Amino acid sequence: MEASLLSGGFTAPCNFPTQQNQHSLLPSLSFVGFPSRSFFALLENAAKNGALRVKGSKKGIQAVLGQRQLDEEDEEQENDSYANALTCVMKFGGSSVASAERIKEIAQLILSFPEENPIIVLSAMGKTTNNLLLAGEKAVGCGVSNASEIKELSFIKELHHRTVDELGVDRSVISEHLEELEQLLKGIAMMKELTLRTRDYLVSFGECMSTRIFAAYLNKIGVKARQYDAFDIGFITTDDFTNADILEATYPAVAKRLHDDWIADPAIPVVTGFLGKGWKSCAVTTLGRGGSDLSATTIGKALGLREIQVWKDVDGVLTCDPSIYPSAKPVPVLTFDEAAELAYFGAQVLHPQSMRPAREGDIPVRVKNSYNPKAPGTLITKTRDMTEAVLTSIVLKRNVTMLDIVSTRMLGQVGFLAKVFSIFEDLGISVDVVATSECYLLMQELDNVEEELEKIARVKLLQHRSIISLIGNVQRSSLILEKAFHVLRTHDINVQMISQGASKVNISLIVNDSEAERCIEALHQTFFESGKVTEENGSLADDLCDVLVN
Ligand SMILES: Nc1ncnc2c1ncn2[C@@H]1O[C@H](COP(=O)(O)OP(=O)(O)O)[C@@H](O)[C@H]1O
Ligand SMILES: N[C@@H](CC(=O)OP(=O)(O)O)C(=O)O
Repeated sequence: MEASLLSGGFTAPCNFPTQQNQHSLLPSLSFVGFPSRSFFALLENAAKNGALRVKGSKKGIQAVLGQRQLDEEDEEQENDSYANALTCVMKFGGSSVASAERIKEIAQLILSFPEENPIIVLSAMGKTTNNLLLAGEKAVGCGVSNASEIKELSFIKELHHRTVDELGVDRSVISEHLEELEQLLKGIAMMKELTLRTRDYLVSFGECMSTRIFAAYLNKIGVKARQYDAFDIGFITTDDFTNADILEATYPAVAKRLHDDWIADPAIPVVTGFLGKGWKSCAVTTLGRGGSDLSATTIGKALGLREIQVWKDVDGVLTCDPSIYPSAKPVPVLTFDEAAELAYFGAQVLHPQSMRPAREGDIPVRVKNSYNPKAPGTLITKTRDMTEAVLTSIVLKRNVTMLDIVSTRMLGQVGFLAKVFSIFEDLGISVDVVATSECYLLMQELDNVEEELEKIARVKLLQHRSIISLIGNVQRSSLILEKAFHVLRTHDINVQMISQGASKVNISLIVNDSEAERCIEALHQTFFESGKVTEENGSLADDLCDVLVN
């Protein structure tokens, strides 16, 4: 069909397709000016039979196709992009990518969710981060000529070479990084110092290599993947090396980069966990040990994804650290607050800051076991059915020091606690738990604090104490405390301090280190093994406690 198109203010002849001739369509047509009614009809027909895509400003297109057709098209496009959008984050920790065999399993695991378009976040392989840190420390004192011989460097080289070989991936994907790593260790040996900034750069090699290997392997097996270094795609952090915090600017930057690349050329993004870029220094930063969980939740919030999956080597968040109490069981549901609190009080399973982006974006986090994908895992959301379980987990933090501060002279006087806390601040001491009336403080580092505090109060240092945190619905504190004290009294365990966190999900008890494990065992049996303690069945649990006692 021959037609005239008013384009750019002049009339140009062009071929409009008929249904039989759709593929001879000009790829796009633009128009300005005021074509005739019959010209509109012609365009409308071509668009209707699907042969013509009309591009232009909304107003311009409306002029041609009318509002109804435009709405239909918008809706179709929206549906299209929804169906093809990135859907979730899947974060795999060091144990999940510790060897070629594990990497193959993880690739299959990802492929077993064909309905997902995931963003993959990876930690360094196995114990690589620890080995990098040890290598850095040894380099400080070993002399330049010995730096290449550091045992941990050899472990790292051997592990990564073996892995790429077994996966059938070209060694070139990591060779530059391994060479640079060796140079860096020589540099540290030459300078005889390892600053926090250099330490972060050093450990970044772990995630940079694991993600390159994984992306190369996915591509090799025919799954299109693209590797990203977090510090290159907008993970902007504070300049607190070794413990940097994500800044707000990260969210739009990361979302734009991952989304735009996906739209332009869909490929599974494989992103380094744990790493960022300091906003002032522009140097590589790390988010604190276990920080890949935070990288994952940051991406989840940035892109407003449906779910954040954190794949571990356990069946989810457990009622207790399994290395302390092997009969710990998976917790089916947790709130963001409960998960944050248990991480803060020492449960290694999640990074303490990682719940923040998930909570802000209200994106559910699912903790799963990459060794046992069928296990339901733990779902962490904003709220849970609080009648289901009063307690969700018990956390132990060992070897803390308790400070017993007594000042009759100053007690009740305005500013006394402020003075105490300013001493802690000056000395860089972090306080875990506080109970006042008299004033007890627990902390990790001591040094000069006793000396400073003695200027304003009588101070007693009590070392080798443990914090046992009961995480759950602390609105029901009377029920929890009644059970806890009952069982502890019957086991002859003396609680030295008790504190309820402001978060309303945590009650902390302080006991001697030597009694902590016995205490955990007794509490675990009461709350998780003698029939579930719920709001409704408090009295049933009472009876069971008595059975335990007698
Ligand atoms: N309450 C808990 N629930 C589950 N795991 C816990 C808990 N407390 C401590 N852990 C430890 O956390 C480990 C999993 O976390 P992590 O080592 O960071 O996994 P990954 O490196 O795979 O991300 C478990 O192997 C377990 O030993
Ligand atoms: N590799 C870093 C970051 C991390 O998150 O590791 P993992 O997910 O294995 O705990 C570390 O060991 O701290």
